[in-house]
Parts: sequence; C-alpha cells; structure tokens
Amino acid sequence: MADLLSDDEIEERLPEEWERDGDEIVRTYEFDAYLDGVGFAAGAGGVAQDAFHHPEMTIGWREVEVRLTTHDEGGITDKDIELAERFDDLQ
Ligand SMILES: C[C@H](O)[C@H](O)[C@H]1CNC2=NC(N)=NC(=O)C2=N1
Repeated sequence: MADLLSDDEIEERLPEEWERDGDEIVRTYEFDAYLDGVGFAAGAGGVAQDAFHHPEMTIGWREVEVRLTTHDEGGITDKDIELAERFDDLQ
C-alpha cells in the first residue's frame, strides 16, 4: 500500500529529467539507435516486473517515452518515484 504524494512531495522527489503530467510522471529517454531503445525498454520491463509496478512505454525512433502512475491509488506514489530512479540507473 503506497500513499499518494502531495504536490510538494512530488516536486521535491521528482528525479532530474522527469516531469509531472497530471497524475503521471514522464521521461523520454533518447538513444543513438532504434534497437538501443528497444533494449532499454526490455530492461525496464524486467525491472518493472521485479517491482511489480508497471509503466506505460512508447518506443519511437531513437527514443522511449516512459510514463508512471500508481493505478491502484489513482495518482503518484513512492512506487513511481522509486521505479523512475531504477530506470535511470539502467542508462
Ligand atoms: C493488482 C494490481 O494491479 C497490481 O498490484 C499492480 C500491477 N502493476 C501496477 N502498475 C502500476 N503502474 N500501478 C499499479 O497500481 C499496479 N498494480
């Protein structure tokens, strides 16, 4: 059970490069090659499954957009922040 974060908490804890978009946090990772993005998404998927907390990921040309929210709580929680940090560590 993760509690919803307040606006101030989100602002304070949002990792560098991430932005808030309503009830989601979002980052677009950029890559030199399409398949690098595909590989990143696969790795992120494994981390997400390990955490059992799942992002929406859109794989584009040399970029991957990652969106996180906690559906069970209807907003942004620690789980989203922590998973964002783990995704950043994949880079
Ligand atoms: C039952 C519930 O759907 C599961 O506990 C997990 C699965 N993955 C999830 N992923 C995300 N982003 N939010 C959730 O609330 C969530 N819940």
